Amino acid sequence: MIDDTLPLPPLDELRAGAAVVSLPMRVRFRGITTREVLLLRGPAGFGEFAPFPEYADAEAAAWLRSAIESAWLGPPAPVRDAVPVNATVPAVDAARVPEILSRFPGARTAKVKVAERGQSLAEDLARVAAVREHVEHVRVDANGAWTVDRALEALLALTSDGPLQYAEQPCATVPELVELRRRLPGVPIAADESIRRAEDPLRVVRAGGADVAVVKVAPLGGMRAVLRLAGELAEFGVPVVVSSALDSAVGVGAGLAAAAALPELDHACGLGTGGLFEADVAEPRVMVDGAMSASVVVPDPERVSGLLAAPERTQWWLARLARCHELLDGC
Ligand SMILES: O=C(O)CCC(=O)C1=CC=C[C@@H](O)[C@@H]1C(=O)O
Ligand SMILES: [Mg+2]
Repeated sequence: MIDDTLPLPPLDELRAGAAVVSLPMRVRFRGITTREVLLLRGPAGFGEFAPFPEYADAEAAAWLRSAIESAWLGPPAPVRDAVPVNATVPAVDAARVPEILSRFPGARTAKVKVAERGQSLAEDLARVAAVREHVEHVRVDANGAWTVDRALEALLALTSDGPLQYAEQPCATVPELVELRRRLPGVPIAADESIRRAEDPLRVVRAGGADVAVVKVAPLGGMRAVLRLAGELAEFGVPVVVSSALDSAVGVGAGLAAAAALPELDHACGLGTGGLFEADVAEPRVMVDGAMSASVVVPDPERVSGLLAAPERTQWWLARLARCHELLDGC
């Protein structure tokens, strides 16, 4: 049993509707250039099981719970049809910024990756300045790479020519986020890894380390888990931003469905990552006036067969599926 509403389907049923695809990326993001995804087919549609390869099974099991929810239960009831989406700008050279932003028509918010290994603060400043020329609201995401002192220095420099909507996971740990928030009151802090990779996703908020919560459907165990968490965060006055985990069109669909079902949605969501792929399992979603429709997406069988992963990778994913299924079975 996964929860009260969703029984755990037998492994054979999961395997019967499974396909592993390998999506080529246009730019390196999160250190990878190919994204592997196991698609599941169930009575309610499709689900996506795609924990990053380095994640251990205990963490990956939440992603399976989410995939099963999508394919066996389907989305929660929406309260809006379209979801505002931010542009996502990888750690590219500033000269490539206009080309990247052109893939997000009408986006009024952009999230810019900073603190990439091997790059300098000058490169971050140039990239953020290039983004500011085109987009009204700018956020940065350091993926926990800065110490508190380094974050202070970088964020002061990055806000010298305009405000930041927030800095996402500037430092790795909760105590560092708390200290930074105290020492730099002018820049709101968003927690990402401190929520999606934490035993207790509310800890960072209780400790006073976050103004905004980035929530991702798959790592948090599904759309309904995100809605429950958003309700708890609202009690602390902390708004959420639903973001992709570098999902295929199927996973992005689950993110959009969760965002469409949230009672309150004040911020643009990080669900425009489909444009980072050269090819996806469904026709790319169109972004109109900075928003995406939360309608259901069905993978296109021709695209899927053209993107199938190598047999040894498929075996690797099926073995991981079996191990995670066993973990959920023991819950
Ligand atoms: O939030 C966005 O704009 C897009 C999603 C995104 O940035 C991420 C997706 C998956 C893995 C991460 O490294 C990254 C993030 O840290 O938020
Ligand atoms: Mg992040």
